[in-house]
Amino acid sequence: MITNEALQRRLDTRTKPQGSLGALETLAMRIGLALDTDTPVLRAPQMFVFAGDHGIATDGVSAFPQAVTAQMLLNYLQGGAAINVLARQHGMTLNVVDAGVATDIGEHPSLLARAVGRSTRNFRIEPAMTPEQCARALDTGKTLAKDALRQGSNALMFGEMGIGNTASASMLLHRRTGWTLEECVGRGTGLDDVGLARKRERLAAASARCPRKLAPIETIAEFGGFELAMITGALLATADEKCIAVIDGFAVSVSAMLAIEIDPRVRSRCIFSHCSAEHAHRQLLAHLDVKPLLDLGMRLGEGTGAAMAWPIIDAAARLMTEMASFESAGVDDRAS
Ligand SMILES: Cc1cc2ncn([C@H]3O[C@H](COP(=O)(O)O)[C@@H](O)[C@H]3O)c2cc1C
Ligand SMILES: O=C(O)c1cccnc1
Repeated sequence: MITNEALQRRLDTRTKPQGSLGALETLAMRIGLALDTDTPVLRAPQMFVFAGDHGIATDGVSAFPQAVTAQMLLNYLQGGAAINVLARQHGMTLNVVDAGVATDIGEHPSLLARAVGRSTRNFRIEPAMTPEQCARALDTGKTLAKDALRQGSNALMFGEMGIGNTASASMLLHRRTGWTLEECVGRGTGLDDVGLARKRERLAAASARCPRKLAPIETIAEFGGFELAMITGALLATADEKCIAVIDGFAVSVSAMLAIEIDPRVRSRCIFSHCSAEHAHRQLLAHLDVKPLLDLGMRLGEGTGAAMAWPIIDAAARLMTEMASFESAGVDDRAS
């Protein structure tokens, strides 16, 4: 097992003043620990975008209608969404997963059709999913991650698409942390003040429907989404593997929080790419005690923040692995 000391030694013997690569050094150490080597090489980055619909979307908790989820799924398959642009730019494979979109969009050669249901149910009225659906979603995520790793990748990246999923993520956050709905709920796709008040009120009603204390997986079944559950499952699969998992924005961070709660070993695999503009994201990142790499005011999702952080992550690994040492390059390592 590689140690922090060994990684620090490797960095400190490269041809640079100690610590001069700043946060890239901390990042390189984290990658080295996750890959269990002081010469990490990140291979075949895989971006997974999980798409699912939410029954709660019919309650007016998003600025957009539910139909947009399926429309965006088609957009991903046609290559026109923001994440397509960034995946192309950064040479990563884009895996588009139907985790449970409301309408069946039919067969497509590059669609991973893994729907657990056709939208979750409205969790203000009844549980979002059955325990069986929740277990299946977690398992499907695990299998997809394991398959990608078996095929040679060691860098998984996670994004989501699902109208209403910031409402679901906010509920999960509220119920796992005990923070107030004022703290947990934000504007998502761009709700105005009236919409934001409605979203909070609907979520308060949902929480009151099921006041008993829930275990993490029960919370996912009660208030979660198929795409969010699959991300949690995929992250759980990384705990035993030598790989990194790049976390996107608010909803993916909530899925990561749940995965870490279920299996704390997941934490060492996660790299938090950015702080989104969604209201609760900064507080959540602080709660997880992580410093995101980027803070660009993005609030799109789809894995776009993770994709933007990728060149920085890859750079950190390459610097650690490919830089010469003072000794091999014949550079004097003493400061005068
Ligand atoms: C055109 C469009 C593209 C998107 N891509 C990601 N999201 C983002 O917005 C949704 C979450 O916000 P809310 O909870 O307010 O619905 C998710 O689908 C998320 O990925 C999008 C939203 C829209 C409208
Ligand atoms: O933080 C995110 O990823 C986010 C925020 C708002 C809407 N969709 C995604």
